[in-house]
Amino acid sequence: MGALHQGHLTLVRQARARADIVVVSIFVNPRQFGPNEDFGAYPRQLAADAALLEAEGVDVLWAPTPEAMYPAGFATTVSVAGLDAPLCGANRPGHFDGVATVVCKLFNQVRPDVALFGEKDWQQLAIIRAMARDLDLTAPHVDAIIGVPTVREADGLAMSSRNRYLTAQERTAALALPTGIEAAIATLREGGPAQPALDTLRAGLLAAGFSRVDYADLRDAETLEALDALGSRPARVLVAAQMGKARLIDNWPAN
Ligand SMILES: Nc1ncnc2c1ncn2[C@@H]1O[C@H](COP(=O)(O)OP(=O)(O)OP(=O)(O)O)[C@@H](O)[C@H]1O
Ligand SMILES: CC(C)(CO)[C@@H](O)C(=O)[O-]
Ligand code: BAL
Repeated sequence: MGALHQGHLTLVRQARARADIVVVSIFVNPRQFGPNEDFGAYPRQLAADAALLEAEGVDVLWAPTPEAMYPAGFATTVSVAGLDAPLCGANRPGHFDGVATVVCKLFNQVRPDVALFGEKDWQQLAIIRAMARDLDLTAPHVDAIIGVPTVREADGLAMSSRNRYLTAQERTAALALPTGIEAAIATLREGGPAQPALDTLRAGLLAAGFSRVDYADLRDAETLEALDALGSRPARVLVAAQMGKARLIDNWPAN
């Protein structure tokens, strides 16, 4: 969605290493924002982004207008049932329908052999993988949807275009998000039920100045089912919480 940072540029560099031709899309997609969300305020800096992408050797910048993407009469929605229900799906109704619909369109417009997405948006990545498989958007038996590990600031906060909404004080306080997740995982690894560790995480975020914690969950990394404790299957701690004007998300492998 633009307002590029090193997280985005890491995706670009990994694409550059894998592909002969790299296409980057920049589109602030109205259909994935709720009525009271930040569609209007979302940072837009297309000329500066284009210069950064040119310096990275990107071949094509695809930056359609909303009217080109959704002409009058546009009537189709792509919905990935199940994976879209918990976590951000529960707090942002319709969000993942908006994401799946636009990513389906982007895939059909660009026809990529591989596509890279950040692990910061873990649920989004799971939904895009499922959609690509279900709708035959990528070649069968090819791992075409590539997840890129979250790129962080030096102190550990996940890079995000929304970090620029934070005041200096909020930016410092936001560090409770990665440190709280890390501490919760250390506790989870001692064994025992997950809920006390997640309750401590939630309380720590509120104490640090987050005004709302949408979720702080331990979930199966693939199915996103809620877990009562760490088991043998890969699991992640996932959090979404509001700091000032920024709804921040983060997640971390728990085992
Ligand atoms: N810190 C990061 N590390 C790795 N990938 C990232 C990071 N931040 C974003 N991405 C990925 O970049 C792609 C574009 O994301 P998007 O434009 O929504 O950026 P964003 O910084 O996550 O924005 P916002 O936080 O405002 O939603 C997505 O695949 C997203 O997962
Ligand atoms: C996947 C995506 C491009 C859909 O608009 C967006 O949600 C993003 O940038 O993460
Ligand atoms: N990076 C996810 C897109 C969104 O929050 O709308």
